[in-house]
Amino acid sequence: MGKKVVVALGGNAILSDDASAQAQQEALIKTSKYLVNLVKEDYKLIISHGNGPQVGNLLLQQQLADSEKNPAMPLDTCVAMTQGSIGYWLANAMTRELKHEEIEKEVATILTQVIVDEKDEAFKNPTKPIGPFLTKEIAEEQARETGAIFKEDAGRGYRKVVASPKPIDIYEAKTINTLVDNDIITISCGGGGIPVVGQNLKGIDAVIDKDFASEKLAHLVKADMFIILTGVDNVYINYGKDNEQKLTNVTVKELEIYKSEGHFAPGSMLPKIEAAIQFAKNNPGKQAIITSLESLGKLKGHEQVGTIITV
Ligand SMILES: Nc1ncnc2c1ncn2[C@@H]1O[C@H](COP(=O)(O)OP(=O)(O)O)[C@@H](O)[C@H]1O
Ligand SMILES: NC(=O)OP(=O)(O)O
Repeated sequence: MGKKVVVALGGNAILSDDASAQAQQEALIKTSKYLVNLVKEDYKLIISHGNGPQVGNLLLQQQLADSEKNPAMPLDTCVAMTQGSIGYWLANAMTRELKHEEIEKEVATILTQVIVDEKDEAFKNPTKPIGPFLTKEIAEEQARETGAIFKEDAGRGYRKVVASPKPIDIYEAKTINTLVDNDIITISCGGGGIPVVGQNLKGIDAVIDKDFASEKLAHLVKADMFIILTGVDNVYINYGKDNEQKLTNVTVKELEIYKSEGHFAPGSMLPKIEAAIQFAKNNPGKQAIITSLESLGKLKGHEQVGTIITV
């Protein structure tokens, strides 16, 4: 049986400048072509994905349409709604691509509840960017009007930020693993999972970072590899500067030194680095890889792909 791999899809694998359903479906059709290459290499795929732009846009729509007769959905439910929409688009695209390649496999999207701690410090310090990028002026105006908090996001503009607690457990992990062990491609932990607390899995307003939720899933299903897909082929030190340097094979120890030197932007690359370090530490001898969708095509046999992190 092939290697079990968790693949965390970054926002750019789903959304371009056009936030329409059609444009996102077209982006996911392109994404699926790359993912099916992994299926051809006999990897057992467990796919997760982000939802930052999508959940923020949905929340805005809900708030604009809010009325007594048609109340806005809370954030936990908006996360569930984006799990459903993105999960449907991706499952649909994967099914079509598998059929085109005459590969007989099923794809299942699982609405996933991720257990967090309601006492997590994240609820006092919102850091997770969601929704559109705004200018500083518009962000300040919206902050005055709504009381929401906006922060600058990796040099790309200002975005609304919400609480982003760490994942403690994944309620559907056993279900996901059962499906994968029965050769079904799964899509789960969408948007980091629906944040829930306590024995009764009560929903709570937050957006969990999908890289952390994906690492937790990779650990719980005993994945052989953890791949984080994003907008760059590799992680860099001195990123964006004249002396930037591509990282290829790097140890946890080296990466922790680079992290302490501030090379990884919070809210963008930093969570990926922390999730990759966590997986490598939890799974000595196994690889975490940070790379782009386009690089995946090179993942044939033992070709070097992206930045490989090992303990
Ligand atoms: N040191 C770094 N090396 C590579 N990319 C970095 C680094 N620091 C920040 N980045 C930026 O972070 C981005 C990935 O974060 P983000 O776009 O938020 O992730 P996602 O792909 O999950 O949406 C990269 O595309 C790059 O623009
Ligand atoms: N939930 C989440 O981490 O989404 P993004 O990757 O789009 O920020």
